Amino acid sequence: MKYKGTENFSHNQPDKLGVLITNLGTPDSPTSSALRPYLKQFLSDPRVVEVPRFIWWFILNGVILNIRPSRSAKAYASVWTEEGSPLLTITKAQHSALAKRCEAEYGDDVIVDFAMRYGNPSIDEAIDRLMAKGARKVVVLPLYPQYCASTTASTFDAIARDFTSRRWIPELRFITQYHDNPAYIEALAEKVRAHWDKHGRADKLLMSYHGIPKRYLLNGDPYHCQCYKTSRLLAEALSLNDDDYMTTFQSRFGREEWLQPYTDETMKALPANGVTAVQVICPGFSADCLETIEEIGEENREYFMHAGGKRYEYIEALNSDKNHIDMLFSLIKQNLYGWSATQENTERAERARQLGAKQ
Ligand SMILES: C=CC1=C(C)c2cc3[nH]c(cc4nc(cc5[nH]c(cc1n2)c(C)c5CCC(=O)O)C(CCC(=O)O)=C4C)c(C)c3C=C
Ligand SMILES: [Fe+2]
Ligand SMILES: [Fe+2]
Repeated sequence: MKYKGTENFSHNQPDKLGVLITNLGTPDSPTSSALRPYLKQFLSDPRVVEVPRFIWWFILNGVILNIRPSRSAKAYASVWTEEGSPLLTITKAQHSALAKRCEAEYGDDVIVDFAMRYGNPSIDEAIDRLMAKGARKVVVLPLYPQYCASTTASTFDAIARDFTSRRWIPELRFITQYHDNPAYIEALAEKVRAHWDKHGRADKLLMSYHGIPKRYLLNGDPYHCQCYKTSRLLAEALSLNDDDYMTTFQSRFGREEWLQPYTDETMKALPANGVTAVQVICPGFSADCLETIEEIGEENREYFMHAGGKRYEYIEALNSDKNHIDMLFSLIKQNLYGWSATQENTERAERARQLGAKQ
């Protein structure tokens, strides 16, 4: 069968609305053997690595997949918890909180599911589940506040690819970014204020975002601008002066130039410039993960302290904080606007009644 249908489809099945939240993905376990397929899927995505395919195939299969899995496995092992990968655990908590909020607002008209772009649970499986439950209209919310082709557009590719093999595709609303959403900025500001209430202020607030190759910015990706706008709005919400904060980019991969300033080099340079107390927040990460817990929480702390820093504090991601869930729920609500499963089911029942009356 070329196109997937809905198994055991019942023509009386009531229409539902679907919400699919997604994040990047994570390996199934912190081992080399689990890292290999995860990294292979991730790094084979042309949205992530924009290098001619035949050249990249040799680099990826000949070099990277022989070195990186064991190195990354060690890093993952240092953040792994009893429940598993932090990114997956937090995404599950976000999903269950949002499902509760939707149930309270919409009853069983709205089904909320979640998926990962790479690894498990996959986007295809999540769409299968939504279709099987009768979702005819779907809002997709990738949990990336700033648009980037490597993350946001790649998620769209995966959804679109899934649809190419589906018989009955649903109506789709795809949220591409929320980097300047006032409730998102306020949730971040609240997080910083709560941290200040507990620990006091530092010399500087560093806002560190995942980097991308500079070439992507030069080719028109709006990610860099959106990161800077988030930083500016957060600084305004906190009444910070220009000297009180800084935007940096982390998680460099490969040899080409990435967005600057680099987080690690900044950490190594700040103490010599008289900044010995820093607080770091990562506004682009909606959930704590390897890149925040290990890279910011541990690796960069070491660089800073080694260079003469005295105080280093990482401010956690918004995760499943109430402010974050409220903000995401209102974004979902806005995007469900005008779609009503109940209204459509009522209209359909009415049409069926009229047809029955005519016969
Ligand atoms: C190779 C290029 C990469 C680009 C471009 C890239 C962009 C990008 N990534 C995130 C968010 C996350 N990345 C994470 C891990 C991660 N990222 C890369 C590479 C690129 N990312 C790799 C190889 C890895 C795996 C870990 C490693 O081996 O270093 C994660 C964490 C996942 C987890 O399981 O915890 C996140 C989240 C964004 C937002 C982004 C572009 C804006
Ligand atoms: Fe990444
Ligand atoms: Fe990293």
